[in-house]
Amino acid sequence: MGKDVIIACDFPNKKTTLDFLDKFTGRKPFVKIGMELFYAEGPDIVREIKGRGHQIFLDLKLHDIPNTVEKAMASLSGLGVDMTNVHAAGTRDMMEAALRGLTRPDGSRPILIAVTQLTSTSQERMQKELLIDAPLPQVVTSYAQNAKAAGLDGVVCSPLEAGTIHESCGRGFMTVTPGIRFAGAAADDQSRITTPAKAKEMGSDYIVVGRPITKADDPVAAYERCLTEFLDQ
Ligand SMILES: O=C(O)c1cc(=O)[nH]c(=O)n1[C@@H]1O[C@H](COP(=O)(O)O)[C@@H](O)[C@H]1O
Repeated sequence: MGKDVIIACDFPNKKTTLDFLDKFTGRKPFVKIGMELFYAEGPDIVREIKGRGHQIFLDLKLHDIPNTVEKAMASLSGLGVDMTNVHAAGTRDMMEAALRGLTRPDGSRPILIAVTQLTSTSQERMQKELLIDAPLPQVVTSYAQNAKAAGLDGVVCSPLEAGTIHESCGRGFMTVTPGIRFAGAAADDQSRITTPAKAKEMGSDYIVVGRPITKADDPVAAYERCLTEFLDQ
């Protein structure tokens, strides 16, 4: 797995998604399938997009008791996705259970990463609403260390935290970073954001980009701008 741009296909149904992907003639971007699309279309949408040759990050952010997460991951393990996730706040026993559930009988499994603090969460809200007093980068790093101890491959975090996480968990521990906006663009509901160029500087392994591409007048050009800024391509 190398560095790449992952497009968040946050669409309501299969038709809109496939029409969108058809715009990328001859290219097969790495795509993320999240709750909106998966809940609407079920596992078939994963098979369909995989069959078209895309790598897939299935983003369902599991967070439940260990037994439930283990069984849910076992159900997902046969889908052929390349990457999937849980919430680190489920604690280490839940993450270990997720890993067990995801591992196929032959020992293979998709990449498993843990969401630290959502990129829509600010320091202020975390403190006031979640009653977590430590500085946000420290919380995120501590969750990352916990995910690493559980045997996971990396975390979802803001690019702003990627450097600190690599320092503490090692360069090989993956940082998958949403919260990406082009310079000067609206943050929408995101809080901890930066540009693809800055994400590169800060050491992100993968950037996850939704609306800046999906809502662009020219999504292919917006995707190419991400590749240029993040990968020098
Ligand atoms: O796990 C994720 O992918 C995720 C974690 C997180 O902390 N923040 C976050 O925005 N995401 C996802 O990344 C995508 C970001 O979308 P945009 O804000 O439209 O670029 C959405 O599909 C979110 O569900």
